[in-house]
Amino acid sequence: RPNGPRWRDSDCATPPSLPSRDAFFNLDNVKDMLQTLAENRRIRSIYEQSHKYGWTHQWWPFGTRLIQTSDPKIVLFIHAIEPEKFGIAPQRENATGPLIGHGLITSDEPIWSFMRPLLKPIFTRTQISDRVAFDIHVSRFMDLLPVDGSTINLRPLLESLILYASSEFIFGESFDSQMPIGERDPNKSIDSRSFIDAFNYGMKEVGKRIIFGKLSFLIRDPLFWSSCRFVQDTTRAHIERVMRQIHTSGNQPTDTEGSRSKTTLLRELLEKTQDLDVLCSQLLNVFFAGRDAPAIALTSIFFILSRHPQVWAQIRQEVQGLQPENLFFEKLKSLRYVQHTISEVFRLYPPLANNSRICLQEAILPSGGGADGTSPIRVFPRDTISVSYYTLHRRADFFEDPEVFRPERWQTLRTTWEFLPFAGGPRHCPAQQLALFWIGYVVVRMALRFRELKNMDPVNDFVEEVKLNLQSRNGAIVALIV
Ligand code: HEM
Repeated sequence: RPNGPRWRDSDCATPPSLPSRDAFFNLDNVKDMLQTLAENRRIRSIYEQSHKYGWTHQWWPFGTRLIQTSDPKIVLFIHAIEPEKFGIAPQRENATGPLIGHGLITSDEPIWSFMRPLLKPIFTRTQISDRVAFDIHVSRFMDLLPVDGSTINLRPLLESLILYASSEFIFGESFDSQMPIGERDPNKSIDSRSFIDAFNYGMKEVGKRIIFGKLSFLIRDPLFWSSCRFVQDTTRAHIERVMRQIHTSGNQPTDTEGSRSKTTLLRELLEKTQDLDVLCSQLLNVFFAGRDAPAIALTSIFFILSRHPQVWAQIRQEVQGLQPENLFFEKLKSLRYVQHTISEVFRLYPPLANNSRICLQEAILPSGGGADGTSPIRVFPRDTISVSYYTLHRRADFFEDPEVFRPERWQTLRTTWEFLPFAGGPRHCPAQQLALFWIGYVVVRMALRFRELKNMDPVNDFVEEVKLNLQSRNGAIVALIV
């Protein structure tokens, strides 16, 4: 872990503040924030404010300090130099805990240190990936695509694809409830439609609770609590059923297709712990983190590629002659133009566009203070440090012509803390390689099949939609030409 410099008190300065007519609660700025959210330009407005008031600036929503930054020195500091002083629990544990329990996504020490080592090695093994399991879902997805050149929005199909693949990997059962009745597995223990409805409802309410913070006890919503209970009870019942299965089958994996044994998070975790609470929270935390972002990234990729036919043509040239059965992790990694294209979309549209940490112990951020933004800043418990990866990825001092989509820039570009779609430091995304495998696989399968990917969306610009992630509000409306 890199060491930070030692600062004296007299070196510190405060960052520029957003102007406000309400010195204590900044209610005018809170109103602006809600308005930009409603108008689908919240992420862009942070970018604009950062250009106007500084890469690091502060404001006081409801009287609590929020430091907004896109300074890589600060990002490095809170993610990797003194990460133990900057947590997530105060913001997420109460809001998210009822739905998914306490785990990686909701908690800090000691829960995080206990949970992370259980999980990370599973993702490392899985990244060499279960190509066959994923290919079943991708093939079904491809079968649903029209080949007569008619218009289709890829977003809902990509969401289903990733939902099925991630649920299968996490729970050992795919939530393919939209499959024709005859094709469904009657032995499944999860009623996936009801589970997803309850989970989606819970997630929507979690967003509200994060915004309300300590005041969320004011939200009276019995449906939230019954949805959380349903999600928890269903997950527990499923884990118990798999435990019984393993017990009766003498520890032999039973989730096999033919002779192939599937890697699933639940079965891997069961080799490490039998604690029902821990297992339930782990599964739900990972599901919460993983079931949306790859579909959002894929939608942005096809959104952009349908507007850049020359890039699509070059991808097709690179993948020419490849067979799906040879698309293993290493093969995908070796496709340089495909990888550069994916990086370029992640640069412009990182699914996690904004990420925050709450200061847990007094600390000194290495820069961002004073009018020129170079002095250190003293921060105190309860201050929020909010990082805009979106703005950071579009800084002209790090990326030439930052607003331009140009995969070729990655031929020579080397980045460290200026490019962080999967965050950095000990809490970086443990599933990064798995997600990149899924994304690369879908892009290559599509490029092998479709000669043209035409934009059919009358709105040419990317319209942002922010729930927990940044996504294309209009999805990716295209026509596919074989
Ligand atoms: C394009 C896809 C993805 C992107 C861009 C992404 C991005 C991220 C980012 C930025 C973080 C750090 C969050 C923070 O600092 O608070 C994170 C954490 C995490 N991600 Fe991902 N992720 C993706 C896919 C996935 C998938 C598919 C899974 C699981 C199947 C997953 C599981 C997790 C978990 C468990 C964490 C919490 C790690 C911790 O706090 O120790 N992610 N992800």
